[in-house]
Amino acid sequence: MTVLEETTGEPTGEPTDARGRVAELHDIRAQAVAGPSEKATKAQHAKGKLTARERIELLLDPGSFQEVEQLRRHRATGFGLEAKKPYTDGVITGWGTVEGRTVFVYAHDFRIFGGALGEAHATKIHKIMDMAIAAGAPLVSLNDGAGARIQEGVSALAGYGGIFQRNTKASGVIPQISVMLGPCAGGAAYSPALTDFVFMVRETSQMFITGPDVVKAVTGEEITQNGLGGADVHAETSGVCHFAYDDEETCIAEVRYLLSLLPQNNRENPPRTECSDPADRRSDVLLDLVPADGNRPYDMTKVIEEIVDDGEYLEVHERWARNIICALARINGQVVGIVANQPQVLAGVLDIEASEKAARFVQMCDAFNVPIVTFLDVPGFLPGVDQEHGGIIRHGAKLLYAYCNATVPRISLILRKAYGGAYIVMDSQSIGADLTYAWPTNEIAVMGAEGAANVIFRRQIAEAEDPEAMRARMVKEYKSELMHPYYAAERGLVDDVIDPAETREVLVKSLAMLQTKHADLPSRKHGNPPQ
Ligand SMILES: CC(C)(COP(=O)(O)OP(=O)(O)OC[C@H]1O[C@@H](n2cnc3c(N)ncnc32)[C@H](O)[C@@H]1OP(=O)(O)O)[C@@H](O)C(=O)NCCC(=O)NCCSC(=O)CC(=O)O
Repeated sequence: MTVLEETTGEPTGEPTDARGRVAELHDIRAQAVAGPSEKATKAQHAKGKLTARERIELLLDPGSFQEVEQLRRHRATGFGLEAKKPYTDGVITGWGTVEGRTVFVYAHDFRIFGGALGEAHATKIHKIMDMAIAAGAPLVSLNDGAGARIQEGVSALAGYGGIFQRNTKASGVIPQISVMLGPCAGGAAYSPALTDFVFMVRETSQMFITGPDVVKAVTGEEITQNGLGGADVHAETSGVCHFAYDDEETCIAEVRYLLSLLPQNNRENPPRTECSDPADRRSDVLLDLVPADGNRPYDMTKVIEEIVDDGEYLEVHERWARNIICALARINGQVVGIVANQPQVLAGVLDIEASEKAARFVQMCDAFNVPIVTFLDVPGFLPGVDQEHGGIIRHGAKLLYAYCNATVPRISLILRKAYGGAYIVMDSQSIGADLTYAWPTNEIAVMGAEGAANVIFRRQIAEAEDPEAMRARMVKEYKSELMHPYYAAERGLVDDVIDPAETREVLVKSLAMLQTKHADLPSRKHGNPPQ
């Protein structure tokens, strides 16, 4: 049922004195702010969703919102559109502050044409995106829209093109955050994919290129909206969404937290805060958290918690490719991006998804001047036909490219295993890490001792009277020759072997020294990274 007729009243132009005109303005504004009807608002709430204005209130500092083009209306005709011309045209745009810093926002109003995007609606979004780029401030979109406004045909589609073009222009210039708060189909799903971070809410938000009905018609598969493109699917399986929450309030609060860790634009550093956690705090517990035996798993998040300020960090893509951790945290008040292997999931191996996840994160950190701290405990790339046929070479190269291309301060720390190509890829000194440290438990090598002995001593082992005894001897020999913790330090391939308990202090000093780092890449239009 339609609820828009109630908002189509034209201004009368009757009042002649200034006070009368101001009163009329307030009437019109009240109408625009109220939206189509009480019934439509109730319907929105009944779905467990907030209205666009309620969302903006949660996102921005109280009283800071300044709306732009509140009185905009579409000029489309046909399909009864002449009689449905609500103010805002179904999207609320403007700016405000988050913790005192300017943030631009647009929010679809699902109560108007299901939040679907028409020409005027799109032009409002274009304007606010241009303003955000010009002002050098983050852009947050609060998405709750049904895609292209069907009645407006190709004009609506062209409106999307303008958004995508601006998303791409803004990429790496201002942080762009997409918050998915309703069904987002077709065109409404592409723009978020171009932005830096995608947030979703379980049960109420979905993203798909084509909905369940089209899927059924084309492939015969039957699936629900949430099964096809709900928050859990995109947080765990597709990797389309970076953060998933149970309710809108928590989701929007976390958007504010993320913004507090990001700079306004690529010319600024992330905001520094006062830190009460001592810079030289020793962490003797690290020795208990990380077993010296390289085959024993442990939870790397505990290591991160122990080292960063107050144990606080924000994990990005927490539930996708869990064998690698990407997180934003502070060390002595300075924001850092942490990339760490997770030995308790797939032994912390690098596979296709882990490579993609970490590559995008490293790229984001580099774009927004976030120093990168890498914790290594990696047995290598995951072998297997699926991985090879899936293009592990191409995907692994994305991570390699991202690190090699990063000019922000880069510090790597080898906790235990660092084998083969995976060691090189994960910000080794040879690909440009500014500082590389290792714990005395490090095992840097081309591969594990067992594998190495099987290759280079194959003949001796095969010809031995007791092959198993020979294999054990060769493994021992390889370990003592090539895998002792000081092998890399003796060759200057790590800058120091440190006491794990002193990790935080070493990182604090290193980050302070690298604060003024400046590095230029050769002049070029842009690189040609593997895709
Ligand atoms: C988004 C929905 C799942 C929401 O379902 P709900 O049951 O919650 O709500 P609903 O169906 O009653 O819709 C609420 C109101 O929005 C209107 N409405 C919904 N979708 C619309 C659209 N795309 N254009 C114009 N109006 C639209 C409905 O007519 C209704 O109006 P009223 O309140 O007046 O009755 C569904 O509406 C839907 O599937 N819409 C079509 C989505 C779609 O195909 N979009 C085009 C994508 S193509 C695209 O974007 C380009 C591409 O990639 O190809």
